[in-house]
Amino acid sequence: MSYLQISQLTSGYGKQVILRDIDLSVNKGEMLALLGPSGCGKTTLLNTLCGFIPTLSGEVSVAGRNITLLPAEQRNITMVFQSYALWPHLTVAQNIGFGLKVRKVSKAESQRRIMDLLAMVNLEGMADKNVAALSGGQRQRVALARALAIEPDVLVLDEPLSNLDAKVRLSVRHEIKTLQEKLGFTSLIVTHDQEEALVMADRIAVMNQGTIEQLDTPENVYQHPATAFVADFMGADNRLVWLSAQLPDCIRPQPESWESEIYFRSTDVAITREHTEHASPGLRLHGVVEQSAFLGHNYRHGVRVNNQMLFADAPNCWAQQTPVTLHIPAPALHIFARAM
Ligand SMILES: Nc1ncnc2c1ncn2[C@@H]1O[C@H](COP(=O)(O)OP(=O)(O)OP(=O)(O)O)[C@@H](O)[C@H]1O
Repeated sequence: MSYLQISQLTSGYGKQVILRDIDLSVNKGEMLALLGPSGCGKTTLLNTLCGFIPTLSGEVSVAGRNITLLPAEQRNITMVFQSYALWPHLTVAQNIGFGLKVRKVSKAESQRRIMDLLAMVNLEGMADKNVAALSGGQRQRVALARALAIEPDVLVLDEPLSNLDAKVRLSVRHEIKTLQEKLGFTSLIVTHDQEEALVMADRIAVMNQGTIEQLDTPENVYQHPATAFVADFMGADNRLVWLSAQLPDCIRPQPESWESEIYFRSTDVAITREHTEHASPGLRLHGVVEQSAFLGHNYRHGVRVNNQMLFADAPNCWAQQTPVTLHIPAPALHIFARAM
């Protein structure tokens, strides 16, 4: 059995059901990311896990202890919030030690833990600073140290990086991941950001409308999306709907359906001169370049194929109105039988 086990969980607000029959297991020391569009229920899942909103049905257990009906303060699950939620009138050390004081941990032990954590989150020498005088990145480090101080069974991070600017975000995300690997804490992190989830998580749960569409490693979620929704959400920015019978044998889905939805990324498309042959199996499409935009590391082209605009990246800029052949290798095609 996994360390954190969520079974058949249903929850919501009043009579409004948001999460339906969620099954999720997290191993000890694992970081699992909940990824999904706004409103899919990520925060609701964290709030249910923490005991902030009641479970309507199902079970939650940590290390074999059934915590489904326990109040928040008896669960030993701590949340790090997007907005830091620090005590503005307290110093860095007082904020980090707050939970220890509540739990009546001795002064000496508290002091030792606070000093250790300050070093771990790179805030040495800042113990006596007022948190109001800190930058956003430093405040989030204090919030992380405060959460870890009480040695929670599960650490829950709700969009911890989204208030930080792009550069600080990269360094804090790296620090959280390094700390997680070093200390081996079990955690769930909520994010909108696909790249953040891929970089930080050991596994990713992609959520859609209160359910989990796929729970898998970052590589599998990215390279082998289980559903059209996951393919689309993970950045497969081209979509075609074809009669399955028109697909080359090598990529026709099994069992065969009447129509197929085909997803692929613009970064996986090769643009070549018109009617170029390609040895590798895949999909070959003929079209005309209509747009191009410089992205910095390459150019993104809009290519009209049978009245549909597809996107294709290339290191060089193809002139508008150039007839081209697009080749998408078979492994880059994500093909799903289309529901009728
Ligand atoms: N306190 C509440 N009372 C009633 N409904 C709520 C409440 N909080 C959230 N909801 C609804 O629950 C659904 C899921 O919201 P939730 O905040 O869990 O989504 P999310 O995936 O975390 O979204 P975001 O990424 O925007 O934070 C939404 O339809 C939302 O309107």
